[in-house]
Amino acid sequence: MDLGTYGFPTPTAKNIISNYDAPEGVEVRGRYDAEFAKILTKDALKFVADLQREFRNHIKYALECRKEAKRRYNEGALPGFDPATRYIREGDWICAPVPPAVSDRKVEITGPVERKMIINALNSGAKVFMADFEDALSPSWENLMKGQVNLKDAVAGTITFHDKGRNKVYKLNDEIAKLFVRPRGWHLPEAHILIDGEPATGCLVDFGLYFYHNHSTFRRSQGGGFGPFFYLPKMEHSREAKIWNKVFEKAEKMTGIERGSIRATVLIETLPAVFQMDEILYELRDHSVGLNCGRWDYIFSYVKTFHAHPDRLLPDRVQVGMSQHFMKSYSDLLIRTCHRRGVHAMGGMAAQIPIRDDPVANEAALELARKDKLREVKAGHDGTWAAHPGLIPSCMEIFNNNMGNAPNQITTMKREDAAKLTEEDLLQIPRGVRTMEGLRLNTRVGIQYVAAWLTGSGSVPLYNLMEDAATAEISRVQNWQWLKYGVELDGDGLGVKVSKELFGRVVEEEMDRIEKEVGKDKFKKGMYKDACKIFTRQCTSPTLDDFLTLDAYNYIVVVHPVELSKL
Ligand SMILES: CC(=O)SCCNC(=O)CCNC(=O)[C@H](O)C(C)(C)COP(=O)(O)OP(=O)(O)OC[C@H]1O[C@@H](n2cnc3c(N)ncnc32)[C@H](O)[C@@H]1OP(=O)(O)O
Ligand SMILES: O=CC(=O)O
Ligand SMILES: [Mg+2]
Repeated sequence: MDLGTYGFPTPTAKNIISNYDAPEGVEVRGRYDAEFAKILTKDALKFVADLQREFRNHIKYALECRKEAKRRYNEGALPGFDPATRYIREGDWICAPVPPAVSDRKVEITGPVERKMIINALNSGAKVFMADFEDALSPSWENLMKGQVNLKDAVAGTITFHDKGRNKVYKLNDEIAKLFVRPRGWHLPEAHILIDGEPATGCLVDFGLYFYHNHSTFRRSQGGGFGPFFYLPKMEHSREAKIWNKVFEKAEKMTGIERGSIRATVLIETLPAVFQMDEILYELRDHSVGLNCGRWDYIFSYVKTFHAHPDRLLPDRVQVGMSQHFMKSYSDLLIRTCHRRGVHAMGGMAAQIPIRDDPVANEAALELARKDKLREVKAGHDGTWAAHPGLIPSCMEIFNNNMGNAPNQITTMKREDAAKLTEEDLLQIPRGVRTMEGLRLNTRVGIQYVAAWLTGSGSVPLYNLMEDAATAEISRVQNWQWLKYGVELDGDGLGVKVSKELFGRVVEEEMDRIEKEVGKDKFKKGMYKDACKIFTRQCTSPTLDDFLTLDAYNYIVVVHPVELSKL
């Protein structure tokens, strides 16, 4: 395969004709589809290109700064509060008032931008649906473009879906959840759209196309004059929030809508960002509706940030819950910070999902989710996330029972006690043990997740839990770190050291187990062997890859040249 400067397949210019009517300097290399063409109009592409051209250098700089921070952490530095922005943390400012349409966000359902799931999620009884181009979506051209088509139909209120197998027609209820959209993180390119010869920035494509087509209908039908609403993932520093704020301002200006219409909740899901919460809200203060505890990426980021610190190894993934001191401190400080600035402090995702064929296990799983939600509402969170419609009634009941009739707790749960939390609290090493079963489970889950991702599913049920890009990342980086430092698995009394040989055996045995569990036929037809190759390489590489999905993305880029001879 001929790989170009950015590592993506490069068809030569002379044998490609794009059927899309693209503006000057824009080349669309994804499959042509008449439905996609209604999204990829010349004006919409120009809108995206304008954003890309104005912000590409800012984005490149922000990503360079991430590398520089990584270099410092690798040399032993710890993330912490920035003395230069103390005036922001200590200042007495607040964010713009919360739009009435999203004042009550007690339960938010999340899910990929898949047609049936969008309808189910909007009808689920949740207050908000976060439609995901990120952790829950494998960003293939087909998924991304169908996702844009689906969202446009959803905002217009015309979305339907016919499940032919079950002869069931899905359509929207009269009352639906408010829609938030989560674009990809800054690091992911969109290889199917070149702007001035470079892959577009994935999140500007997701944001730009959705915003361009839906802002007007959305503000009228859903937002009560505000919106569209967004979730912003994986930021590491307030300079990245500043770019989003400028993107929003430019988008508002280009479309002639009022400044401050667009609103976004930022996920605090990287370790460096916990020290920047005030600064992030400050940058976005005219466009903010709060922060969210993105707990799974946060755990991933803890390992990644400290990957060169062998004194900060994590115990088994299943033991790193919200009761660990560093996780509790992060949630408490997030609540205090948000409420001080007048915006929502959203809780996170419990990974439990309903277990259909085992009532006892189902009840135990739901009880774990209920406990997690009770902790959140009592701590002062204004709402929470659910991965599945089956969890919404119990989550809603817990938040309603503990918040009375109030839509949120912004003014009633100040959590001033959390002001005393220190850098040490936020970085405290989690307690627990490392086991052979932990290594095996990481491997089994990681490989199966990558196999699903390569075949188009970005969120899957595995061993009765929701797995997505963030949870799979924990499995990957944890294996990498245990291998790198040859840690002793101390939790099961074996005292075995993790080595390449041991890991090789574990991989082989877990592949056998996966084959048995999914069946020979599915195993053969699926992409388990490719997934195993990708996952194993990432766990054993001398230097830690920044993201699992950056490497795996090369496998799902499908460029569609239309050869002149075939026309
Ligand atoms: C770390 C983070 O970033 S968390 C946020 C990102 N992750 C996510 O959003 C995960 C969202 N959840 C999901 O994708 C799914 O619930 C899964 C993959 C975990 C489980 O999916 P399934 O195995 O298909 O669930 P199940 O078979 O029980 O589904 C039953 C019904 O609920 C629907 N459903 C399940 N989850 C969702 C959801 N999140 N949104 C809308 N509908 C849903 C299914 O479409 C199905 O509908 P149907 O009966 O009309 O056919
Ligand atoms: O995006 C959410 C997370 O937990 O990661
Ligand atoms: Mg995340």
